[in-house]
Amino acid sequence: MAYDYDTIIIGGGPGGLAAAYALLRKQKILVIENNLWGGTCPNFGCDPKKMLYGVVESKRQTQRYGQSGITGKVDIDWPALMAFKHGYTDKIPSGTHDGLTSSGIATLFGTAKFVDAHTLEVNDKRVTGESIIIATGAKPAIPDVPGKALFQTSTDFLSLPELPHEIGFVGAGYVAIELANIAAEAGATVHIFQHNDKLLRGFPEADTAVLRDTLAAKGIQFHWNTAVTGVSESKTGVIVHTDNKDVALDTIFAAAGRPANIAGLHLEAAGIAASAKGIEVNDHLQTAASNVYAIGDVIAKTVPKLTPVSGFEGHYVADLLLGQQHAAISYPPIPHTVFAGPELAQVGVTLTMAAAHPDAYVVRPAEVGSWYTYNRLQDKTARVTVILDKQTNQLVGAVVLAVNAEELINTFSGIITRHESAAEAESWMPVYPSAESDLEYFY
Ligand SMILES: Cc1cc2nc3c(=O)[nH]c(=O)nc-3n(C[C@H](O)[C@H](O)[C@H](O)COP(=O)(O)OP(=O)(O)OC[C@H]3O[C@@H](n4cnc5c(N)ncnc54)[C@H](O)[C@@H]3O)c2cc1C
Ligand SMILES: NC(=O)c1ccc[n+]([C@@H]2O[C@H](COP(=O)([O-])OP(=O)(O)OC[C@H]3O[C@@H](n4cnc5c(N)ncnc54)[C@H](O)[C@@H]3O)[C@@H](O)[C@H]2O)c1
Repeated sequence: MAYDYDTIIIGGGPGGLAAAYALLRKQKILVIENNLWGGTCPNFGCDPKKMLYGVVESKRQTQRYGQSGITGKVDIDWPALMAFKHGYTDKIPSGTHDGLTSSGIATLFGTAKFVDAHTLEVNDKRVTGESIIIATGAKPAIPDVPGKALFQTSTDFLSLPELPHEIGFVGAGYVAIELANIAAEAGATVHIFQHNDKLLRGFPEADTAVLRDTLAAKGIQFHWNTAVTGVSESKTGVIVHTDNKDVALDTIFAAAGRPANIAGLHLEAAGIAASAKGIEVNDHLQTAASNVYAIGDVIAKTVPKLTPVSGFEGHYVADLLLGQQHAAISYPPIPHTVFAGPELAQVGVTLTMAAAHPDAYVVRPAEVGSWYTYNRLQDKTARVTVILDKQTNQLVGAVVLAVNAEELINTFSGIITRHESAAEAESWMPVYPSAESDLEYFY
């Protein structure tokens, strides 16, 4: 049977676009998007977040240099900060769309839903594809409590025209911590409501404890072991009701996770299985319908849901469809960083894994605030922990809590990915002074 397209991709975010461009030269492709071309990361995720973060971190750095040559007070002008952000984000959807069409990739704006495993309906029109890739991402979870319509989300935060005086976040994960830090540095009073006492689950407690103190010193008020039971309107904003108190705020943001974006896809029409965690796929990212694949934040997976992971999966499925790949997906070590002021980054074997296998790993924590690299930045709480293979002395994992941690974790990630011995890892000449020029001291 002849199909309209070789491959149809649902979702024009980092995952879908990586697959589309990788398939482009050999296939007839259609990408369907129902919101902003480019998806979450460049429109209301990583990129705008890091633009705001860069500016507030510059303010923070001037404070670190308060006794070291900088005088005067630096303030954040929120509307100007937003204008800076819009200068980047406003061009993303049209630029992304132009890139697709000028490359010869067909596009359709609308919500796709399955009619069968080869047929989608978009705007009452049917299109068919030999293969279909679902790359519809995730969306913020809204706690199911009375008044839930009053919750705003990270998307709203990243476009706030004015910064409210007093705000709250439900959750203490990536989104809550990153946005709370930006808001606090920009002058808001910030509350975090967390149903247990875990800050950034999955990161080592030795580091999150330091971060907790740093964020509290910025004025962030943590309400631990506090479940939000409802939200109601007040004259000036909202009242957040919890199981132990009521707190009056200007506004409250839901940052309690990002479930897969599958509502409305009519997956059942194609026999595709999904759970609350996302679309179920096998080790070739193939769904229960053999011609339909799923990639990125929409799939149920244990690896982190991050932009580079979505892109990696997009390339992998494209290679499968082009017959250039047959093996099960195998991920390289995945570094991840919370831009929390300072950054907390991690890659490879975790401290939990190392603690469970003391025969296999050596853990070397270092308080590096007094080292030249961090002393120069007055980053007094900087910490670097490396995990080495006991037999080979190879680096297998690392945790960095420091200004610019994302750069050092990238270097560690490269060493781990290339399975470099200590000698190989030190066999190049980094710029001095730089964070990489400390490498030899971590072995
Ligand atoms: C505030 C925030 C900060 C983040 N910061 C980082 C970071 O610093 N680093 C990092 O690596 N990751 C970060 N992430 C995560 C990152 O944004 C995602 O992992 C990444 O965007 C996932 O890519 P994706 O292509 O799988 O999905 P998305 O980028 O979500 O793209 C999916 C697209 O599908 C579209 N779509 C959905 N349903 C349909 C449908 N039925 N029909 C048509 N189109 C549909 C959506 O509109 C969307 O454009 C952040 C996320 C948030 C929210
Ligand atoms: N820097 C980055 O790489 C970055 C930044 C932002 C987001 N992300 C991605 O987006 C994902 C989602 O981020 P997130 O912060 O929304 O999720 P998360 O899973 O990191 O954190 C969710 C938080 O909400 C809490 N929570 C869960 N259910 C709750 C409930 N019913 N009521 C109250 N609290 C509840 C959890 O305990 C946790 O603290 C991340 O896991 C990550 O993959 C990455």
